[in-house]
Amino acid sequence: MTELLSVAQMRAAEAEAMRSGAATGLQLMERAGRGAVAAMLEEWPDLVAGRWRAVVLCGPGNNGGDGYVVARRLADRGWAVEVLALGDPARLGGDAAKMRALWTGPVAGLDEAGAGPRPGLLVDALFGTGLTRPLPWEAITAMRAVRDRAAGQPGERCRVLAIDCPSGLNCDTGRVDLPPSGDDAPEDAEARSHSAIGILSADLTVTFHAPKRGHYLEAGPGLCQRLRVVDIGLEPSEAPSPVEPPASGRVRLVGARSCAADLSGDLWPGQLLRPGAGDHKYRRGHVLVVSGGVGRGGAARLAARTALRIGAGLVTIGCPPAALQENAARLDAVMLRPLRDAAALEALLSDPRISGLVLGPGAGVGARTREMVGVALAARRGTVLDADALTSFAEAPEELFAQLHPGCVLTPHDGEFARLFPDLARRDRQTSRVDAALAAAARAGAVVLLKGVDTVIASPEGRAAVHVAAYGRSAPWLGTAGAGDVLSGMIAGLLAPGASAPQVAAEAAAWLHVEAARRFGPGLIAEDLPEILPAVFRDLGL
Ligand SMILES: NC(=O)C1=CN([C@@H]2O[C@H](COP(=O)(O)OP(=O)(O)OC[C@H]3O[C@@H](n4cnc5c(N)ncnc54)[C@H](O)[C@@H]3O)[C@@H](O)[C@H]2O)[C@@H](O)CC1
Ligand SMILES: Nc1ncnc2c1ncn2[C@@H]1O[C@H](COP(=O)(O)OP(=O)(O)O)[C@@H](O)[C@H]1O
Ligand SMILES: [K+]
Repeated sequence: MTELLSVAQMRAAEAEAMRSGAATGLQLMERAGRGAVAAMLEEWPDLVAGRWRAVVLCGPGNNGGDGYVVARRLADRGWAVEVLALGDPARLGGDAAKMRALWTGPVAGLDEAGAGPRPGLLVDALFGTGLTRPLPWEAITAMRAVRDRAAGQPGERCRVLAIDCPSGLNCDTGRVDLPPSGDDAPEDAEARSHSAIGILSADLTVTFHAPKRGHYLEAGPGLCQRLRVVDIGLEPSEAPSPVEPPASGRVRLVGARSCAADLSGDLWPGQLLRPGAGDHKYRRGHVLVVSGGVGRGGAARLAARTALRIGAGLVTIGCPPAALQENAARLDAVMLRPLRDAAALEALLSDPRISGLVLGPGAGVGARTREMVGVALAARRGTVLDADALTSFAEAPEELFAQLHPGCVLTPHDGEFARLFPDLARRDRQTSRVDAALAAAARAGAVVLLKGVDTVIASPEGRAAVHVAAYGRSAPWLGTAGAGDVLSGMIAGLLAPGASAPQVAAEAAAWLHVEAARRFGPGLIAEDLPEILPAVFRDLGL
């Protein structure tokens, strides 16, 4: 699978290539600019023939250096190229200065961005991975001025190519750090952010060597729109194996696109799903889902049915005696046991064959759930804690952390995360969702799956993975009641046979969850997710 690099890791890869003599900085910059042009023409073949007009906005660092290479290469193809620089190009240093010197055309200031005919292409080479301060308003104003050249004119709008990243995107966090104000900035902060993000969005982003974390987190996918990675001849890092937890300090991208040809029934995630030829139901694990009371059992039933569909050999729902009748009317293959209180759960867990537990969906917030969680954790089975099992500890999260063990997976959404880890939810400028989930996992002593379009899975040992429902894997239909309950059933069903590390089970579940939603498509409700899993498995060749 693909690795998502931090900015520091990318810099280290570049420095290593230069140190070992594999390439000079100037060679890397030339390959970056050349690769960006080639990728852009592959993406938009209608631009291959003809002499188009491009506006290239060049910044004060190496991203600007890449921009001068792009400008030269486009001019060599016969394009009309306008170069506009932020700051004084005479103050460029190092390789960027050398690339500036190789550009023989004129260089104007950003204040001229609004003048001139409509370009077919706007190249954003203002800032890349080196931006550590808020983006200057003059960058936003210039981007808007070039886009506005097309306003009211017939023909296609101007396409935007971002070099390495749309300027302003923090490549570690995926957030955009906007300046507090500007002469022509809207007064209201939210309107300012909304309008700036619209102006900064690219149609195509070309990055180098490997994708960065910010391309996949938070605002990243929306800003980049389409992402292409160009090889610039740096040493590839060894691809992390999807069936082993990733190494500490490395972040892998979970998903079909990232493991392309490997994605088959024989490999990931097939190995986690295919029963052995001689397996009987007890070898495939027994999941117990602890349900809420009368009229509150739907969430547990969704989790239970999903655990069965994903491959657990047996699944039981334990519910308060008063809810037995209602559950019995709704269940067939899923078994049912009365569960009056924590003592009853303890008795049920004396059966060592119960190997996976789900607590939280529809459980109710309060002392009863806290006691149940305590008993469940003492039994040290593969355990998924979701929803009310998390919220029940909002007043005293340390009480929960003290009881957790390495076989647990917590599946908070952002709201639940903030209840358990309020300090980590208030992230500073440089702290990403990955950093926050890693810190949470370390504090909790359990795997934390932080849900969202960009789902982060982090382990206490410092291992992290990201699954993103974007870039051709979007699944907006998953924003539906009960989708989270289904995810907890998926994880428990994968954990129950005891063969997968919690981190690996959680990653595979995150992928299958989105895959199922995409396979079903519009109109999806949570009940559809377990029912479409067999089709997903057939597609995998299982
Ligand atoms: N790291 C690598 O391996 C490679 C990097 N390359 C390019 O180099 C880029 C990184 O270059 P840099 O580290 O020079 O950084 P950038 O060019 O992204 O931007 C940093 C520059 O902007 C200035 N700056 C930062 N915030 C500012 C603000 N608010 N207002 C005005 N100026 C500000 C900094 O002083 C610095 O000069 C990458 O994004 C990529 O485009 C490529 O040439 C290929 C190889
Ligand atoms: N727009 C979206 N794209 C992809 N996944 C989404 C989207 N909206 C929600 N999800 C996923 O759906 C699930 C919702 O879980 P949760 O918020 O716990 O809902 P519920 O409590 O109703 O089950 C999470 O796994 C989340 O990642
Ligand atoms: K850029």
